[in-house]
Amino acid sequence: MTKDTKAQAPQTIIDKIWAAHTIVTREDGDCLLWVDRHFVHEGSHHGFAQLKARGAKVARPDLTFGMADHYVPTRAGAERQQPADTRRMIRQLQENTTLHGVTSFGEGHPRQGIAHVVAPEQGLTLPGLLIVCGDSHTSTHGALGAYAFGIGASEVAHVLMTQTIWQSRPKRLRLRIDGTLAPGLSAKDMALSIIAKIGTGFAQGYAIEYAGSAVSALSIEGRLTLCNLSIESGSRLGMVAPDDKTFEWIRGRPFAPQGHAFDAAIEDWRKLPSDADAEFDREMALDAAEIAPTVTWGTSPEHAAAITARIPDPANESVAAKAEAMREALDYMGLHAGMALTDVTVDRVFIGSCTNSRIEDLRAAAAVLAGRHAKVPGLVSPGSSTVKRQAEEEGLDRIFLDAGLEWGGAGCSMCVGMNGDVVPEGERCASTTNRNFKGRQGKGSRTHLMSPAMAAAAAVTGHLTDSRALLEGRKP
Ligand SMILES: CC(C)[C@H](C(=O)O)[C@@H](O)C(=O)O
Ligand code: SF4
Repeated sequence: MTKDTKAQAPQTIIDKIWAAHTIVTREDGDCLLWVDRHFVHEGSHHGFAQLKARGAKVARPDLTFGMADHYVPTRAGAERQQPADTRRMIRQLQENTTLHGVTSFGEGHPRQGIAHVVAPEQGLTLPGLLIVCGDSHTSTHGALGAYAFGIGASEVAHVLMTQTIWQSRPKRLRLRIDGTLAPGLSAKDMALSIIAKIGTGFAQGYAIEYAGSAVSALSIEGRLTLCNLSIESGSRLGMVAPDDKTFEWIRGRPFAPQGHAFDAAIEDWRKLPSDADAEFDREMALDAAEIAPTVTWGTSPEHAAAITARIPDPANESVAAKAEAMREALDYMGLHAGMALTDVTVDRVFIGSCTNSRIEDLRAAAAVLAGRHAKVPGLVSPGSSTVKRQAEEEGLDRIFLDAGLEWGGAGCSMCVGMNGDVVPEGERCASTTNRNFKGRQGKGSRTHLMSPAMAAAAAVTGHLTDSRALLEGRKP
């Protein structure tokens, strides 16, 4: 093949962004990539400590953004009760970003919130950008056609100092989901049912492009949810090619290009989608019509099933290690095989996290809760202070409060409990988050992952419930 024809070879969106960011390729194939945006959170303090030890500066403070999310209190007055260590984490982020001249949305800032909610909402996440953050759910940003992945602590230091990162090239997986999602279902059901089907290790070593009519039909919020869960299928990143919906969603956001620059950007972004005959290393297709409202019953996101199903029997699992994991999960969760999922009672609900705390998620939960009272306590935590204000303008906070739920502040909150908001030991929580391993929401906590509508339905009935039953006769 001559050089010329090689240059014209069809490319996937993954190849295009990779090529555009490669500075140098090493003999072993690893590439040094340019980083367009680096988001730092409280946990990124290790990186700043390394800079301090070397007397180094942040190479590109203008491309680095601080977001306080994991440790910030999300309940009124809670900061006064937070242990000194937690307060220090929040303070350190503020001090480090101030010292290095990095824009930061710290505690109390009107744009504060979870990095993966704030950055897209502020127009910091844009198609074609290479984005990193010391957090595995950085995959979320792929929903806008960005190449975004989580990095480790030493990599955070490397990016802070050089604005570049060494990476080995991932294999490319295209996951097509065609057909129409049934009414009342969401991107969360899509993501959980994909993981239930393919497992948590399936996409390891791959970058995913989600394609197909069911993915195109998702709102941008839905695509963010879908890409957020990529990491739970083993992939470090998942993306959706940008389209007109993406461009309209980005238009006018504070950090997005404005006016003529925005029109010029759209012209560039239109070149990003995979070429028609581009080759992927692996292709997979799923039918959206087969997707049902999905909940997890165990301690892995792949321990998921349709709400209408019964808890599967480990005895029917042919892979011994999987059967053992199922037994252990059922034991930890205090459940048994054969039980109808709708018979599983819950002690509380949590609606929030970078998976499902955007305005559309809160609207979906409110649609179920409106005019109803929750049987169990629960916390609703908007993903950002901006989402919080918007929800309050729409009166969603009143719906949650009238239902007896708590209306909290923005942050990771009970998704991981680092700020002190934990699920008490032994309690079972219907949660809109993305991880359900043992103790994820606090020591001895039991997590069932589901969509916002499903979590709201569980709040109303006190047990896992098909949210569609509670939406019948209501305005969509
Ligand atoms: C604490 C943080 C680094 C972690 C992550 O990398 O994802 C957290 O956000 C999570 O969801 O488990
Ligand atoms: S909301 Fe949860 S999943 Fe998302 S970054 Fe925070 S801790 Fe991680």
